[in-house]
Amino acid sequence: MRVLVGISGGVDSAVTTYLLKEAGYEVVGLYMKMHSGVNHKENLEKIEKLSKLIGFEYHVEDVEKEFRKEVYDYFVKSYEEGSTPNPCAMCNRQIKFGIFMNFLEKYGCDKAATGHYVRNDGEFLYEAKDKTKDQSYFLFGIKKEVLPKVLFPLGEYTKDEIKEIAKKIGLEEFASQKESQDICFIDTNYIDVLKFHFNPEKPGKVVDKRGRKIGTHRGYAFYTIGQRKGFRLFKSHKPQYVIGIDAKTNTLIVGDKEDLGKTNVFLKGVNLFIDEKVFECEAKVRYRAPKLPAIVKMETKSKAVVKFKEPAIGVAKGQACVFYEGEKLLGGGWIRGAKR
Ligand SMILES: Nc1ncnc2c1ncn2[C@@H]1O[C@H](COP(=O)(O)OP(=O)(O)OP(=O)(O)O)[C@@H](O)[C@H]1O
Repeated sequence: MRVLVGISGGVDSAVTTYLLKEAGYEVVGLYMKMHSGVNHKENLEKIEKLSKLIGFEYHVEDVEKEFRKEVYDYFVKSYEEGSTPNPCAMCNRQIKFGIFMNFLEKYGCDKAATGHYVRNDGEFLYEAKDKTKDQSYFLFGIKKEVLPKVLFPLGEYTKDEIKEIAKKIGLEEFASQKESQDICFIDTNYIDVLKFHFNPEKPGKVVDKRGRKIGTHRGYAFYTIGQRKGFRLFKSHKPQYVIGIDAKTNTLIVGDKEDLGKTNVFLKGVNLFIDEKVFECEAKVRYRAPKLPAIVKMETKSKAVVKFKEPAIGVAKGQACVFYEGEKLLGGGWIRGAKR
């Protein structure tokens, strides 16, 4: 069986090609040029060596236009609107398991594979064995139809095991490289990216829940919900947290820790791997947030309300709220609002 493996020049996709080859698949590599924030020449030199060592053909596809529209522009627009985007989740839906799937036919492949840390039984995704590397949260939005066609060989390994394998098979260069960054198109920090599009350094006012001006900030795009630092208060207060961002008036709303807790979270763009319209689950509102018991009610085909049994902290517009049943991923959606 021919499998199209997304290769990046990193250790995870390199070992993915090896594991699939060992398992008897005919491997075809595909490197997508997504943006100019990485050194394509360097990556392709590594992929060339890898392909010789493992023994597979590979291809290169330019998807810059699509990546710019679906991921990069979305990222900038989200900050402009005062929300906190999740470009990796968007990229997985639109690019890595969106456009990528169109290339299966072009290269005569039956399956796709990537080096994501997640498990897949063809019907559902499950958290990876290595909980510190698990990427299921970022995959909530991929279409249910693609699951039977996708392989994630790394889901059953820890990152350390993958590095060991890389060393053992002569991929030391891959095993020892530094971990890739959180957001692949950001070299320094996201503010530098935003500066190409608007001026994020626009001081504004910090107000309390009642709208009283109690301090100043550097520009709303520097902040996310739950943030405690980086703004100035006129008087000393008990710790104050960002509880709201108003992009239109360039205002930060701050409050006490208790004000951060939300029991009703409103979602759009909901993607489900199950058919139920109302269901119990555990949901998390950020990648590193705890999973909390909740009831999800679908309101329309793509909108839902999530009712948490205890308040969820750090609910930010633009982030993903992702549903689980144990290790099983049930789906998720984009946060569009929340209330206590
Ligand atoms: N430019 C690309 N072209 C094709 N597939 C890619 C590309 N970048 C990433 N992928 C695929 O998506 C997977 C997850 O990417 P991510 O950036 O989250 O992971 P990573 O842990 O840095 O992986 P790697 O070590 O392979 O770079 C990669 O393992 C690879 O299979």
